Amino acid sequence: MKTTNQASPSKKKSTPSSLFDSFSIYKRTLPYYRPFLSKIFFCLTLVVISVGLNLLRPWPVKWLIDEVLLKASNSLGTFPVPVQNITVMVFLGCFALFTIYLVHSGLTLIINSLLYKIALLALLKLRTDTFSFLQYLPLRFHESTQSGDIIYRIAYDTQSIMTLFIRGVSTIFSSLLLLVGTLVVMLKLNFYLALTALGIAPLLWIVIGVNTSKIRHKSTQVQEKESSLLSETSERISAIRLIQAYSQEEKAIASFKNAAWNSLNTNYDYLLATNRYSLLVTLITALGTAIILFIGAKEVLNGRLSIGQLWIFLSYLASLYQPMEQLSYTSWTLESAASSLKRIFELFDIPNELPDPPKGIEIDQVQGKIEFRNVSFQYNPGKPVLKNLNFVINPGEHVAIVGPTGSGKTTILSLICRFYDPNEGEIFIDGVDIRKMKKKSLRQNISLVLQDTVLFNTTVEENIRFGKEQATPSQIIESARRASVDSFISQLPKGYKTIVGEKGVFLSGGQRQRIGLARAFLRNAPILLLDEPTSSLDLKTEQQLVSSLLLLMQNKTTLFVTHRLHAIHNWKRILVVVDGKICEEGSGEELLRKKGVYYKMWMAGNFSSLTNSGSFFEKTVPL
Ligand SMILES: Nc1ncnc2c1ncn2[C@@H]1O[C@H](COP(=O)(O)OP(=O)(O)OP(=O)(O)O)[C@@H](O)[C@H]1O
Repeated sequence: MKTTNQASPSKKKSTPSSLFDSFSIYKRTLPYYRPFLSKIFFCLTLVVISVGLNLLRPWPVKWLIDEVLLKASNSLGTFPVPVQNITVMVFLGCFALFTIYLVHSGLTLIINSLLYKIALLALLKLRTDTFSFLQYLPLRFHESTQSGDIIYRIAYDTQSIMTLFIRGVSTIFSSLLLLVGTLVVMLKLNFYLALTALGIAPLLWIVIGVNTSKIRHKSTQVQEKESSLLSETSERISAIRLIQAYSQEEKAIASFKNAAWNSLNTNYDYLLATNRYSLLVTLITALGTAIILFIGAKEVLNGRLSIGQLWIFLSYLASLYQPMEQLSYTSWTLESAASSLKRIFELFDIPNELPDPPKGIEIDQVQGKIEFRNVSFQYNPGKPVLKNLNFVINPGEHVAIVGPTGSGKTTILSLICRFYDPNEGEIFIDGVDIRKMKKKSLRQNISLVLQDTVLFNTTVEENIRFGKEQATPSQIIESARRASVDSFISQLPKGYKTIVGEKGVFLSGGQRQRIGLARAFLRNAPILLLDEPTSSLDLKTEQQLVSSLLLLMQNKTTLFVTHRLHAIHNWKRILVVVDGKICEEGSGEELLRKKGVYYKMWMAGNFSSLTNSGSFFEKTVPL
């Protein structure tokens, strides 16, 4: 069977290329808001009431000016109401104004808290979906994507789903409603003035049209630079030990500064562009206001308009221009949100090159027979790593894989775990092609112990439990005991509840490996894959670890990849892999007699002196 390697994830820029593109992104956010439809409609009803109150705001002042103040000042003494009643009328006007503001503010508070809660819940779901999706993406994706970029997408890009909702739904709806309401009232108040006020609209739309795509592009650049800065930071901080050991602090700082400067320049560029844009919008609306003031003042002087009417008109003018401004800013805010969300949805669009078959076979516990049939594999086109591999490992058999560095040993283990699929050939476990098995079912039958055990920044107990989620505390202690790490853990300040630090920094390499073995004991899977589990340890620690390894290997099909020939020399079956092919096979002694690759490696490593003092596995395991 032939398959092709999947292309690595898209590195192309994420700017939505057209309005249609942006709309398709907006559409993809709809499912995140669908559960809240009734709440959203409730909010929008409140928005309608709030806009109505907004439109009422200028009227108490207009009434005060025209009906009370002007009349009172023009006809002192002849005003039909007594002076003390004028005070009551002034009070009533002010009270009405205050009440309108009070109810409007209260409504705004309720609307905002409801809308933000809905938006935050949508954000939570999008973040969870993104993280979950990434958990199942094949290794090939993670190997070719910077972790900083992924973190940026999950932490920051996802927030645009809130922006889209708050600005897109609430702002657009309330602004449009206010705009239309204001326009209707203004046209009724003074048709000619209202049309003049609208005269600036085309100018505003031209400015928006010209600037939106520029700002959208700059916003994407900001996201990319911020994402690189985060990647740079996370890479350098996680490599701090190496940086300090090689005295590379200055170089790391220089590299960070470079990324930070890039981010600063693009941010500054973006800020300048948005400020220029805001300035233009403000100037256009100021021009509109000045024109209306000029014409309105002349109308007042000619007696065709009262001062109160001019005042109310100017108030409405603000209510007309403010939503216009809001809408213009919203357009590029939405574009910028669309480009961030595109970076999320393009993750969802990455096809899973290693899908579970529709009716995948589930096997609770395999016997452990492994067969490679004509398996060839390459990570990158034109660079074959494994070439037509054929071998069978029987249940419970222990096989060592040795060979020069880069010959493909780890790749063999990766294929068994189905981290990748072979380009040609098939791999069978208990006679079942592993591509027909459910990946979860396959992997729960495998324990993988690596050269460096990966630990999480949590308790020892939780780190061991990683091997079997539903393990009881006593099973965890028993596994630790079998990995000979129980007494060490008991001496820790909080025993099994001790936090091990990020990547287990508070523990030694040997202690980390033992916790890794405890995990494997707990998992107790029938297939054990050991990828140089002792290579990073000194000889003494390696010797101490070996008895635990032997216990772990009992009754399990074991593949042991190692460079330490003394550790496996007495095994009955050793595969020697060179350049992606098995070139020799046999026991250590048989291979030495062949005087081939194994012999050369043996001599080069000066292992004979070690074996003479006793191979680690020699006395204990009848392999
Ligand atoms: N994720 C990857 N992407 C691309 N190439 C890879 C990847 N992993 C390994 N390779 C390449 O595949 C080849 C085989 O690598 P592999 O890790 O299987 O070798 P190995 O025999 O285990 O080496 P070592 O003994 O040094 O651990 C090497 O040339 C390596 O550069």
